[in-house]
Amino acid sequence: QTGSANTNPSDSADDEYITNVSIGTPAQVLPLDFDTGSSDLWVFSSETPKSSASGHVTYSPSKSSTAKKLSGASWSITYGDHSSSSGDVYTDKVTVGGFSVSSQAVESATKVSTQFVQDTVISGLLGLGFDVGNTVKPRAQKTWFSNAANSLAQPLFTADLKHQQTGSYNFGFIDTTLAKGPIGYTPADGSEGYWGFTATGYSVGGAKLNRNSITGIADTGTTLLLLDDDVVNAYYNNVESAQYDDSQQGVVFDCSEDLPSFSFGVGGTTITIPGSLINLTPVSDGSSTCFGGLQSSADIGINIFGDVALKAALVVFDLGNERLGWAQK
Ligand SMILES: Cc1c(C=O)c(-c2nnc3c4c(C[n+]5cc6c(C)n(C)c(C)c6c(Cl)n5)n(C)c(C)c4cnn23)c(C)n1C
Repeated sequence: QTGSANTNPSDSADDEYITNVSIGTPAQVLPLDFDTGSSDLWVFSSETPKSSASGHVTYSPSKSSTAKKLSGASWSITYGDHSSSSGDVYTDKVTVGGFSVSSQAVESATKVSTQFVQDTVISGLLGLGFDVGNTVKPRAQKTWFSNAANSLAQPLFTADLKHQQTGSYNFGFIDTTLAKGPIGYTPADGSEGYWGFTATGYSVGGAKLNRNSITGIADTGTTLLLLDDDVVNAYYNNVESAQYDDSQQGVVFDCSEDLPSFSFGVGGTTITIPGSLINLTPVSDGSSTCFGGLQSSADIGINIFGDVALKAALVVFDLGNERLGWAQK
């Protein structure tokens, strides 16, 4: 068995990607942000304060004949941008891309932070990280993919995110026609809940890869490519007008600049992010100053290959073999 779901950028900056998920009986369809950097499936619901839920599609367990309260269970999560949410837990049927898990933990939000209140295009997140990262207490719950894995043709999924176009999350199979180059595989470290891996080197503007390895995570829930300062500086030293903008909290440059590409080695292959994907978006509507898609990870303590990097590749999240595959698109 397999599943295949389309995913769409939420706005002109590809800030996040929206995938529709069916929950309950009859199906309640909610737009969720699939996040390989976390392991909770949580939703805006009938239990979310009305003022916070305004403008959001919500899940009502009372309207689902297959919903069951997970008695005594609660959850609470904080993300890298300091957004947060918390609540209680139901189990219900959850279908993604035509594949159903009959008893999935659906975490219902009784509290959501401002960022989520304002982000009305999504009704929650579907975590695709490792189960060890799930926040439900007293007993951690499995992710949708973890519950699905044993019934899928293969215990893996792929992410094919695109710039301003419809992409896909495929479950249980690899559609190699989505890639231009071979798939390079490298071990994945799931001990922290993330999909951790090591890139063997990097280069700017098509130069030969160096041998400076970069250890980080493949995170569909993070917009940017966040790397060490020495890498960020090596890149922006090639961009005439690049400068750090305090108010924007990042490197900005003239939107007219022809940005160099950024490449990294992984699993014996090379992934090249075209400069156009690193010219993310004007700092404000109509501005001729643009914000960089590559920014520093210095304050975070972990390197994050977010959507800016993932958009250049077909990425295979292979749970069965605890490995990550990357192929140039
Ligand atoms: C350590 C870390 C991150 C780790 O993940 C991270 C980050 N980066 N994108 C996102 C997130 C997103 C994606 N996301 C990013 C957005 C940006 C940059 N902007 C301007 C808007 C309007 C966004 C929306 Cl609606 N959505 N979402 C939905 C959530 C819950 C995120 C949590 N953190 N996050 C940041 C900024 N930092 C410092």
